[in-house]
Amino acid sequence: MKHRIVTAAQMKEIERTGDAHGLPYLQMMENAGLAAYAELQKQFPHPGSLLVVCGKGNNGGDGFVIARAAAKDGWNVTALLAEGEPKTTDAITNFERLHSLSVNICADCTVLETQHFDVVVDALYGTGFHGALRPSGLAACGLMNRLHKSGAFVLAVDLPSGINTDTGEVAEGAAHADLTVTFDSYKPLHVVESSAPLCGKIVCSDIGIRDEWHPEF
Ligand SMILES: NC(=O)C1=CN([C@@H]2O[C@H](COP(=O)(O)OP(=O)(O)OC[C@H]3O[C@@H](n4cnc5c(N)ncnc54)[C@H](OP(=O)(O)O)[C@@H]3O)[C@@H](O)[C@H]2O)[C@@H](O)CC1
Ligand SMILES: [K+]
Repeated sequence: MKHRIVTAAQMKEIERTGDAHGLPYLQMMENAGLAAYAELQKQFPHPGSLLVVCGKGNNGGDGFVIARAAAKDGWNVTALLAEGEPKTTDAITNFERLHSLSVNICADCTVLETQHFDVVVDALYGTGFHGALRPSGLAACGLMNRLHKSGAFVLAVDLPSGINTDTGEVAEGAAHADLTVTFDSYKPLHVVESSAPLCGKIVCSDIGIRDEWHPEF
């Protein structure tokens, strides 16, 4: 896998090319979630308590994949629907795949404030984030940052929530991570001075899109 830095729009184009070569979007989401979970397992080889904070887009979909993989491995998993139920097709599919598993689904941040989690997965917003955090996003990022301060390890899916992918502009109240697992290519926010420190360690994982499929930009 080559070292590349691409914008959010270029990443969408890369994913479109992957799909056109027979790698469905749903499979890319599966690969992304499992790649992030594999990095989590490197830090935590034994199951513990896990909070997965999910948004309603595909970043949240990656979070549902992680929740499923962790629950199957014996983690005590809570999935927070921070923005309500998922809205994209692939995220809905992965949310539905949780139903047969023992995952605590929660829609209210406030009840989680006093609970202990070894690990928090930030799957609230990824490359689709723009602008400022709205109240529900602020509340969810606030919860993650408080859990982080009280000792939880925070893994950000693709990028910490509340950062503009292309400019690295950090919204007031954005999430802070210990580890960020991005997919296929780095994005500008991972290297820009304003946002890179919020990412912690950054790992770029392969999600199955071959180098030769990548368009020239
Ligand atoms: N495509 C693929 O194949 C793959 C994609 N992958 C994953 O998908 C991610 C991109 O997914 P995405 O494009 O669905 O956007 P995402 O980051 O979930 O955010 C959109 C949501 O955020 C919301 N929102 C935005 N700004 C907001 C604000 N200020 N305040 C509040 N809400 C705000 C926006 O809401 P809206 O503005 O529409 O109301 C919408 O609901 C990418 O980072 C990677 O993790 C991987 O699975 C690999 C395969
Ligand atoms: K995220």
